[in-house]
Amino acid sequence: MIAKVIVDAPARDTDRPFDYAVPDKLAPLVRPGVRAAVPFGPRTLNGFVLAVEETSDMDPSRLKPLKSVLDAAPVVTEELLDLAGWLSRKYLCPQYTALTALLPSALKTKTETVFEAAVPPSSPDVPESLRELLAYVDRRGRVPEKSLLQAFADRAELLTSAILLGLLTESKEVKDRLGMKVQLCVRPSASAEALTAAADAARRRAPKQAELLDRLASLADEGGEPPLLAELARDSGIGPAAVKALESKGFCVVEAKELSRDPYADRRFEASRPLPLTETQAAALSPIRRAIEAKTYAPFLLHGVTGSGKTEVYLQAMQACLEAGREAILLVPEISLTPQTVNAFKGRFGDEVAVMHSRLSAGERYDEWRKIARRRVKIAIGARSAIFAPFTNVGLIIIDEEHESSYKQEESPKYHARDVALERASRHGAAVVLGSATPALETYLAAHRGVYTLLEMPDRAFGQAMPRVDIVDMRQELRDGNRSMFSARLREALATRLERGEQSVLLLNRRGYSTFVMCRSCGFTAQCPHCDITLTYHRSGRHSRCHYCGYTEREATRCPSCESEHIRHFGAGTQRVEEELAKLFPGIRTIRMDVDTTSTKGAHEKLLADFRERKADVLLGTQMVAKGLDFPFVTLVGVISADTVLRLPDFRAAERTFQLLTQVAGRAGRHQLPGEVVVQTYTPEHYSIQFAQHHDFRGFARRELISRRELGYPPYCRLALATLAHEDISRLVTSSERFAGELKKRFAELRGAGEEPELLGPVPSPIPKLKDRYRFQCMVKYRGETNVADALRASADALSDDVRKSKLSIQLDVDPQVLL
Ligand SMILES: Nc1ncnc2c1ncn2[C@@H]1O[C@H](COP(=O)(O)OP(=O)(O)OP(=O)(O)O)[C@@H](O)[C@H]1O
Ligand SMILES: [Zn+2]
Ligand SMILES: [Zn+2]
Repeated sequence: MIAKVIVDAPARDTDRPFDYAVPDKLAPLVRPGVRAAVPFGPRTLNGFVLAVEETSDMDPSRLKPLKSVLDAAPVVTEELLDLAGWLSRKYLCPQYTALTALLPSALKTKTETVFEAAVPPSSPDVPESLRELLAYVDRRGRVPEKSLLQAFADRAELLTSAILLGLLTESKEVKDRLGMKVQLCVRPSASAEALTAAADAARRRAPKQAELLDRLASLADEGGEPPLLAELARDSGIGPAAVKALESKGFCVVEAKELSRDPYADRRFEASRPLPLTETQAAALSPIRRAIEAKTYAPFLLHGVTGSGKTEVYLQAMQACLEAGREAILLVPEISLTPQTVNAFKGRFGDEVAVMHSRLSAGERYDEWRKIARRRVKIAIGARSAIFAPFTNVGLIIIDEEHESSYKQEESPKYHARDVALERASRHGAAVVLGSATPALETYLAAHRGVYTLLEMPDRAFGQAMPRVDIVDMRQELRDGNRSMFSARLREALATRLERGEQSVLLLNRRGYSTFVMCRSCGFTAQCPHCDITLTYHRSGRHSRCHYCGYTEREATRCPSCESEHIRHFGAGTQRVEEELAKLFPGIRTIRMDVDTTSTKGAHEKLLADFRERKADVLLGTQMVAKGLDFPFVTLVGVISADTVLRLPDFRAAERTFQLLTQVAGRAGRHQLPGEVVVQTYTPEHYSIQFAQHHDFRGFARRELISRRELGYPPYCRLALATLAHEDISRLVTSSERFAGELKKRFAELRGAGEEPELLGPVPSPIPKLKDRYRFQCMVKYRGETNVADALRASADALSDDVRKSKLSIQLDVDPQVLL
């Protein structure tokens, strides 16, 4: 028997399956989707078993034997194995990299899994065929996966079924790194008869102890989860010391136990029932429901204005999916994965839901992943990577706020979750719902061309008016002598809110608007010596920091260039806005939400909860405050400056500006109280701001699509970006020229097949230097299905000598979202 293995040597020339001979005793364990250790040159590497075959094209006597198998049950499903191949081809990354992207990080570290019997071997739940296995585990208490694999190597299918039936519980060895939570629990260690006898003997003299012994006896008899020591002591009213005394008499053992870390376990969810749908919601839901029932691939764009009630449509679509006996995945942008969002789904579907997001510890994420892999849940909710939830019968994939750029992963594999969703759905015959108030223009155009079915919800759920949007020209403010960052209009609106006891949200787009240090005499600005990026000034630590590489500099008292003392920080960070607010409105209660105040675990959730409970008048923050929030008392939204996104060197700048303004405006007046929005800008005439003022997505899309077509940008063509980097600029220039030459040669060959791709560059990247390396880029514009991927890959391969020998790096990005 031969195993085809993708090994952990993710380089171009090793990016293919290698054949290994499977020793007889490992044969039953080796299945597609398990990880294995294999000899590779002088080393032993981990790898994924892709396939198992009878014969090899290689000379069998020259095949090396596979060393060991690392998983008792496959960690990658057959469908996901295949999807990894697709990821690797589409996004030009090694297959090993694609495969590891499918797994939670806890599985990537080298910790060992330990098994315990979940039920006594004699339990009626245990099929005859599994009794021996269960007895084996039960006798030993905790069995490391490795020993179990050895003992049952020839009967691996038993192991797998025991795991899938939930007869064995898996846990990772207790390691701090995984943030494991351990508590002491009590397990009976004598027979039920012996314990009852002891209880009877103690009943007179020590009734509490007797009660405890009774409880242990019934545990020994019926099995069940061993109770926590603390709990037991509390219930029976005797101290932990007394429990320990019982232990010394051999009645029980007190042992450390890893808690199943359900991060939401200690939270209560308000149960929610399906709401009667509005007519519009019902009209949107019914084709989705039909597609789920028909088990056919069907992509939808749900274009509903802010506050139109998309969430309820998602909820009822999921309901339909569960009723059809199928599984559902919901993707939400990381920063919208708030308790409010989770509550909405947990409240409706309770234990059917697993939630995965980056604020969980690695161990918690692993637990949630395992619930999915073991079919304990039917719904997965999470940020981007939840698209890889290892379900096997997916009926519905929902992507909320589908326009969000965070759905694109910026490191390899540089996949876009939307494309992965469509690909997975087509394999499962599932419905895909792309939901947004401001769909990406790619998505919108596809819906207009009939590639996706367009579902529209043009009004708010109870017909509330969209908030009024005022645009304030900040140039005029300056002319009128107002040098503050608050216009008269915004100040007045804030004052009104304070009077009425209503709440406000203030958006400060940090990008490009943060504080920086500048010399007023000579114009010198502090730059990062490694990245050529303006340093951001941090008032609290009195230092400046580079946001790309972390380089830090003390606050200067003299200009390093002209020695003038007039060097000081400029611009506004959230801290400065907060200070100015406090000056304007003494006693104002502000919650500031930005990377600094949300870096600790749970901080983000706490701040939002405080604001919801009206412990503050103003929620001030970066993009984090723009999305998804639904607070009934927010009646004012202020945008400090709408221009910052507009000035990014990116063809999507107008689209991003429109999206951001529309989304943040959508936070106001969602309930009974009407809302109002004040947008401050230095370019009030720009169409993205004008259309946002009138909540006119269609108008914006029409205008923007015309210019995209004229300038030749997506969605009228596709882009691929190659970024080359090297510390030596002259070598970089030479390599970039060579790379471009290779590309042109291959594009010329494509000419016959269709339209020839267009090559822009090589030119310095918008960020020309990063972490001491210079950067050049080649941008490729092409249409349709032209096979640009192969040409890019082959051209990069042609330079592989430079990559190996001279530390040149070549990054390929298909359908890039960030052009820096
Ligand atoms: N059928 C319904 N009956 C009663 N209330 C509803 C109904 N549908 C939605 N709502 C309420 O309307 C409000 C807005 O709904 P929701 O948050 O789903 O909007 P949304 O479309 O997701 O908006 P956004 O794009 O801004 O996130 C919520 O408070 C929700 O509870
Ligand atoms: Zn100076
Ligand atoms: Zn830097």
